[in-house]
Amino acid sequence: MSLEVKMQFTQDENYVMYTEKHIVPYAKIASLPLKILLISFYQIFSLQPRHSNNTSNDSAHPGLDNGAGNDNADGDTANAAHADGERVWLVHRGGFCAALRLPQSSVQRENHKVTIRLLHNGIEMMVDEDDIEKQNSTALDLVEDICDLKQLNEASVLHCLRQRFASNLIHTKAGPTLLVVNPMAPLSLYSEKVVSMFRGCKTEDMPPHIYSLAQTAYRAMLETRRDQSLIFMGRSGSGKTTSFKHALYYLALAAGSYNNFLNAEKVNSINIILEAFGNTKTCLNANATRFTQLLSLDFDQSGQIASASVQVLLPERQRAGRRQPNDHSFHIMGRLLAGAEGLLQKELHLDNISAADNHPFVSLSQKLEERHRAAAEFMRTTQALETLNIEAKAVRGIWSILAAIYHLGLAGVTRLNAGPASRVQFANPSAARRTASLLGVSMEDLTAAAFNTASSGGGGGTSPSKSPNDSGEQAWESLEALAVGLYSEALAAVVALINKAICTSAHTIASIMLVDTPGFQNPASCGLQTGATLSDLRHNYLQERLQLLFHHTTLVAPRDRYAQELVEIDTEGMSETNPGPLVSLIDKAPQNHVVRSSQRDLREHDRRGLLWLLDEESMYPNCNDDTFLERLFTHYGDREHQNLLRKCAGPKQFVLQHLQGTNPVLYTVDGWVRHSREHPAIRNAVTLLQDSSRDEISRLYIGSLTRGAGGIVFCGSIAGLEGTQSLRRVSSIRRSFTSAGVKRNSIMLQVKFTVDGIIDTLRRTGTHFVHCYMLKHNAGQHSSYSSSGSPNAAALQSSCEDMVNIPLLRSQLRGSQVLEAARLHRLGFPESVPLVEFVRRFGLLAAVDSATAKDITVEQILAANEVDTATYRIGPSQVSANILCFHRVT
Ligand SMILES: Nc1ncnc2c1ncn2[C@@H]1O[C@H](COP(=O)(O)OP(=O)(O)OP(=O)(O)O)[C@@H](O)[C@H]1O
Repeated sequence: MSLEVKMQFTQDENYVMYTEKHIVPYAKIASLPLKILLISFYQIFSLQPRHSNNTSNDSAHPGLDNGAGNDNADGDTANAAHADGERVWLVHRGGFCAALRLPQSSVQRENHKVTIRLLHNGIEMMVDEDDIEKQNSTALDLVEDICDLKQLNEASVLHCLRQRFASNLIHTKAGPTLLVVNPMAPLSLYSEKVVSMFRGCKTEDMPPHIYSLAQTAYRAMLETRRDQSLIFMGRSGSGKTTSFKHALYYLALAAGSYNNFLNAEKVNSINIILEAFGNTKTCLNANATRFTQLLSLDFDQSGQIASASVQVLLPERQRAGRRQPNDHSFHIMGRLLAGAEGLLQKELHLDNISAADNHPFVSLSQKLEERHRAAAEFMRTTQALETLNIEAKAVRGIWSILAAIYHLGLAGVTRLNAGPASRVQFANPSAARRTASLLGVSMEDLTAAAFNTASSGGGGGTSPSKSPNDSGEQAWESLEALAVGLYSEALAAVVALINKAICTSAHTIASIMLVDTPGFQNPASCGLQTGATLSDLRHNYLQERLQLLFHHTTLVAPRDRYAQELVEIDTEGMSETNPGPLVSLIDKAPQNHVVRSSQRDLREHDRRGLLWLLDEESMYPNCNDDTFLERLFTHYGDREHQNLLRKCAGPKQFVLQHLQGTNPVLYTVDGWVRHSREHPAIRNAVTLLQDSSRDEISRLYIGSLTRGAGGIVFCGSIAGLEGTQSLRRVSSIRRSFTSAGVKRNSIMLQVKFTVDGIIDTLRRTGTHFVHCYMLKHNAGQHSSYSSSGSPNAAALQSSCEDMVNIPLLRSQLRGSQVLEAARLHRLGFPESVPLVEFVRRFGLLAAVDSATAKDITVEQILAANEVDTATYRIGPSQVSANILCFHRVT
């Protein structure tokens, strides 16, 4: 039997072509014959069989260049060399261009100058040595793994990504990390047929693809029985959700599920429903995700999916409230208004909706074509709910709540009388009556919940607020909070219904978690000068924490392991950035209880992060956005932090230098302190729904469907805490919701603790990172393209600048720290096996018989198989193997 599986990506319409002999399904691995054991040994340690042409090298890192520059021309470099000089990239602000490095005089050498000739126009110029980077041979233009680039420098990686994109190869490996560029066009890279090609394959046999990463995670989960996670990172519109969906589709199809309870159709339905309720249109993405999703697939002994669950965390609930003129509500609101027809339309009182787009909470498209599309999407959502066998009655309950939000917005607020006798009430009583009837509550209860938060308790009605201080604005805030609360509860119910449909009590051994988050937000990148909001800050904070996790996993942890295992690696010249300081500026917990500090006596341990400052400001009377900003600069306005936080000329504005300074974001502090407090009317929504006289609504909220045991779930902050199997395993998320911040109703601390919970959960898993990049600022707006032909072929003809915004791609590459991680990966010994495990697995290869196998040492096994000593290190507890083991010479 041969294990040889060759996959080639071609540029034809099929993209994938296999020349395979045999694929060994994983299930058979347990009973593999010795030959296969040998092959896996050779693959781990890159051993060439005894008489191969392996050229051993005493150096631990033969032939590798970390990109810092090496003047020795060897075979490959010679390939890249030109008769007149060496091929280099001239790196400049707008990108990079090809040039020839001409012979250097001694004076130039002393001054660190070089003369180059630009290839496109023949101009010769003298530039700083630092402005050029070595080129690779053109044979490496489409290399699948950037670790295989001989010159691993920034310009070469950018060139490689661009060349691959032009050939419709949007996936590239960076060691174990996957890079995906948003192709801004539908490619036929994903299908059942392609899934079948990846199923059962080993990592080293697969080309870069989101399916291959999912397959790697699946295989690792089966081999180690350790939970795995797929983490999607990148800017808003870079393609995270799209890749997330493809990975999920792959796992559902490739692994299969017990009794086919979670097939591709159901997975698709889950995505449709969650996108409808949690996505919206923004200037960066026509289908932007506005919640963090943790989808867990739980596998049984046989490797099939036996249960699944979804947790929805940190939804951008404010989007269900009042909106700015160009803001959009969650998709489902507009879709329901456009798509409800017949009896449902009548029942929800949606038969007479106004065409004007001036609703305070819901955005309505003025274009007929868009309304038709919204109606079609509504149909798709109802079909998806049917596919998951969600009860029609429960669905009617959800639609009623959403319609009630619409009518609540129409009901509006008005102020009666002036002076001490003034009071607020619904401006449009008939709309308010429709709201009450849809929610199954009395007008008195609705009014109390909307305007007099203290007395809403389900029971008797109270009159509208008569507080003399009650301004119209405060009444609107209260009404808005009720709408936000209702929407959060509807979302929680939907997630609970999905979980009910996919969660089983079957025994499972390990899980794969897929994490999708709202991408990094920078409104300036789509030309908006208004500044980023508090919601944007929350999303950006989560991206920073994920980046810190990546930094720790790929750069810190390997070095710690090398130190522990006494493995020496030469990291000289490898610069490294660290997301830690900015994360700390945002979330550093206070170490004592000094609340106010002057600049002079403020010491490091007195500093607390931005989220804590906001939390404190929201608790004290007379605090507002100005006092918050003042404190922020008291804590971080010094020279030490000026590379992280900058003041702005505009009022109430500041800039955070996100992602190691590669993505500065201008924030406008408008209503931040107010929004850091939980408005009591948000909680009134729960009470109203629980007390509803309409069975289809009240049964969604009574009992265990959406409330966790003990009812401690913070309203709408997390959905899916029904106690699924995977959640029981990942107790950190549950803990984060019983923490002090949640009990204090502090929205900012809740953000911090929720993100802590997510990171803690992921840290315990085997992590697989996907960095998604966008090649143009408007990449997320490309939702429909002609799928005929080869969409990116144009890239080959048009100028690079037109197709790929190199400075944009470069800042994403730098911000993601992928280059640093790739350099360390190929320089070090990334694969490791505990000594005992090694002997257990490979002892037979050196032992004369099975009796001696258990006494054999690691050294004996390696020596008996003539392993090049440069490719491994034996530490006190592990054998570490060099990346050269996997290096494929191109
Ligand atoms: N692999 C892909 N193939 C085809 N189109 C893609 C791909 N990735 C992204 N796109 C296009 O880009 C759009 C935006 O992608 P997506 O919604 O996945 O971005 P995102 O990173 O999840 O953004 P956000 O963080 O705002 O949710 C998609 O609607 C789709 O049109």
